[in-house]
Amino acid sequence: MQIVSLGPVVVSGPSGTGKSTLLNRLFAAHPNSFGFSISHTTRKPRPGEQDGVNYHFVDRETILQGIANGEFIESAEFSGNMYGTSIKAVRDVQKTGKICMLDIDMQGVKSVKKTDLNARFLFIAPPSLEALEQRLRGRGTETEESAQLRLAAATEELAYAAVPGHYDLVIVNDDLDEAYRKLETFIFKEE
Ligand SMILES: Nc1ncnc2c1ncn2[C@@H]1O[C@H](COP(=O)(O)OP(=O)(O)OP(=O)(O)O)[C@@H](O)[C@H]1O
Repeated sequence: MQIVSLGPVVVSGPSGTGKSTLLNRLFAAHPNSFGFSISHTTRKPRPGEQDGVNYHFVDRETILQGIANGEFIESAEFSGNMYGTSIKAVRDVQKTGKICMLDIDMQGVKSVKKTDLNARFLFIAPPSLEALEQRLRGRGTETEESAQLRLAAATEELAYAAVPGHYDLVIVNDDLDEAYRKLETFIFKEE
């Protein structure tokens, strides 16, 4: 199988739709084809972590300046630390000849669209909002409040994905094997 394009592949879809399930299977089946961008973080390195390997360890000022300069695809704050993915980090993966997979939300999708990264956009949709709710609850990771927040965000994400041109392909993750085959075909073509 041959890679369709060396541009990054943006994978998006509501929380609980099955992105991690599908991507983990893809990485296991093709261990040498994918590379991961190195994120920036303001958190301190843990023992054994190396700057430029696990993360780019930077101060808050550096990330904020980078965001202001439009150098970041996405950024977020978790437990008092900032995290972000820079456009350069994605390009660095591309230089290695591997595909950078970006599992990002709708805001991230919109900011990648403003770059010249030549990305391809894939949306993983649930068969229905009811099925999504079942999966989210079935995973056992959500409180009632976080499940409600994720479902509300899902409605917005599905509306954005329904607009022609926003995504190159929408895969409905109903039967997992079938969804996986479509994902594989989106990334690789038969030689
Ligand atoms: N095709 C499928 N049919 C039924 N259940 C599925 C299917 N795909 C995934 N699941 C289950 O749905 C749950 C959510 O999947 P997963 O954690 O991969 O979602 P996600 O999109 O990565 O979510 P998040 O964005 O929150 O990380 C998991 O329990 C997973 O086993």
